[in-house]
Amino acid sequence: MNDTMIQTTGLTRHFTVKKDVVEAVRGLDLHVAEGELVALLGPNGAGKSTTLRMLTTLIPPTSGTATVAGYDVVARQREVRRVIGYIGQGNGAAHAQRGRDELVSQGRAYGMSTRDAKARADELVASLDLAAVADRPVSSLSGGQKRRLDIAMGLIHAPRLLFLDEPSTGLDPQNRANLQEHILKLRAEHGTTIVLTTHYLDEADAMAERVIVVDHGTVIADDTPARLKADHAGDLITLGFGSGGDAGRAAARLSSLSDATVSSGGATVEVRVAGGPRLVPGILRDLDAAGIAVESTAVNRPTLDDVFLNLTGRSLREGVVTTSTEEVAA
Ligand SMILES: Nc1ncnc2c1ncn2[C@@H]1O[C@H](COP(=O)(O)OP(=O)(O)OP(=O)(O)O)[C@@H](O)[C@H]1O
Repeated sequence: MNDTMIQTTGLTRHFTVKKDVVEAVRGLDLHVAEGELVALLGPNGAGKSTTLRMLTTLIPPTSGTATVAGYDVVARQREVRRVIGYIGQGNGAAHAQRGRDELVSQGRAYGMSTRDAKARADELVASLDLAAVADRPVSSLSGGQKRRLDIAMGLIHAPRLLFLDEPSTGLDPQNRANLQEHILKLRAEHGTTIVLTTHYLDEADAMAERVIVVDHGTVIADDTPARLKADHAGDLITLGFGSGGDAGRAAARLSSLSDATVSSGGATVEVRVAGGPRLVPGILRDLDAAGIAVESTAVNRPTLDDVFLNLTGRSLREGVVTTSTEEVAA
């Protein structure tokens, strides 16, 4: 199964706020194949939700084109909507209706017969572990349960493509892990193509086969998490010495390592290089032979945040709040 599910070319969306133009998405070129699980990762304000809103036909692009399952998102909105499920950022709804009834109503709204909607609701209640709570009013469910119900709602009409906008924002770590497990299980059972947005680095790393890093409305990297880390970050070897002099001498020797970035400060030397754990014994032998005593060693594997830092000079963690505040003020 390698058909194209999403294709965008030069996808662009501007918003005019008073007289200022906000370029939320700038010339985005994306390709997602049927069956893929892709994460759009980027700081607040990067343009992730705006991209999803265009792909789900909620807002039209300013320019550029996008197709979903071969249908143009502007000219063939109805066909696009039939193919997709969209679960927006936490709706916080407090319904008096029971979860199971909500699901059936949603299925009916998609044109399913009551019988089919009920059968599908039962199936989703079972696979999303909602059996114990499906007959309670939605308003009484916990955050994690509500989020799983949201996902069931988005899946009721068995879409081929599911968009999840920040699926686990607002959930505690345990509920996040649980939700991730359910999403992966659904994916395995139904082969649904999934595009999710997140600014949780570990979520993108753990779930996605492909991570598309978006910043200021454009794609800055697009690959598997493993390759992104290998290509853009490398491991971080930190060596501690007894004095700044030793650290300086060690840094000078280590600068001959190929494809490595060496920096030193105080009595510490940091080496950013691929395959760190395999290089450490050789480095220690070399420094020992040169009469430089190493007092401590640590090797840290890279994270997607290191990738982002390397690509933009900013940390995704720090950027999460700052970027959005600056842009809203602009
Ligand atoms: N309706 C709108 N009117 C004006 N500006 C908007 C509108 N929607 C989004 N923007 C702006 O467009 C930019 C991209 O926003 P968007 O919501 O797509 O980012 P995001 O990556 O999804 O962020 P988050 O992680 O916070 O959801 C931001 O600067 C935002 O302020």
